[in-house]
Amino acid sequence: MAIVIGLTGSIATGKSTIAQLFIEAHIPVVDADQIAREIVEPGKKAYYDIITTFGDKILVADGTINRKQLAKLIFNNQESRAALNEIVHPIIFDELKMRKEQLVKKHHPIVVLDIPLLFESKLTHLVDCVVVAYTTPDNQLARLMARDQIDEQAARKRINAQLSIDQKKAWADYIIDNNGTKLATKKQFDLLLALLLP
Ligand SMILES: CC(C)(COP(=O)(O)OP(=O)(O)OC[C@H]1O[C@@H](n2cnc3c(N)ncnc32)[C@H](O)[C@@H]1O)[C@@H](O)C(=O)NCCC(=O)NCCS
Ligand SMILES: Nc1ncnc2c1ncn2[C@@H]1O[C@H](COP(=O)(O)OP(=O)(O)OP(=O)(O)O)[C@@H](O)[C@H]1O
Repeated sequence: MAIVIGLTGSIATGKSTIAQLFIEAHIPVVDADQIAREIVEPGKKAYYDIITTFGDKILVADGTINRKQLAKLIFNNQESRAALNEIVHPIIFDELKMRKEQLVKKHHPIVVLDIPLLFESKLTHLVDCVVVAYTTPDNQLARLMARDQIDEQAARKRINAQLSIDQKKAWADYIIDNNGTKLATKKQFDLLLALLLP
């Protein structure tokens, strides 16, 4: 029976960086952000629901959703965020469950679900244990501003749309401290894998 790991953290604390290490170790990863992108492609139900709710000003010239614009809207306004979540979350969560079940059937020893909102959306029942990608709030802020090229005020709004990283750390079964170099993170990852692999 596969061990199902929930990989989480708060925005920009290193989930994707650690997910990549699982992939390099040939462990399958189901990526909730990737599912969120697929289900809003033109023609999908959520695509039309987003246009109905936010208007066609939310599209770019080629007809796809303007993700940058939608991010600005939802991280500046709680009602907009709730409206988007109501459209996309049920579809994302069904898809996560389906992909998990498909992978578990294939007898992988470990399956990873990379879910930023694992705790906020009360999805821990989907996993056997939770790994939190941790950085201090200061590192989180600096990395988010650098990666997304946004100012401190915009970065803080994005951070405040989720539970704090310290809260998630307190609820973790395993913590990977991602404050140091990527090599330091890889060393912790290798130890964790040795512990979890049968
Ligand atoms: C707002 C959107 C269009 C911005 O797209 P963009 O390509 O710029 O960012 P990306 O999807 O890579 O998300 C980056 C990070 O933002 C955070 N985030 C995304 N959506 C949310 C949300 N609704 N609430 C809180 N944090 C969120 C997550 O930490 C995520 O890893 C996109 O994030 C989205 O569709 N969000 C709604 C779906 C969702 O909740 N995704 C999170 C996984 S369940
Ligand atoms: N150990 C590290 N040292 C330096 N930079 C890092 C380290 N780990 C991650 N980063 C950088 O920090 C940023 C955030 O990392 P990453 O994208 O993995 O976070 P995330 O949790 O997946 O973010 P999101 O919630 O937005 O999906 C990226 O630019 C990444 O390259």
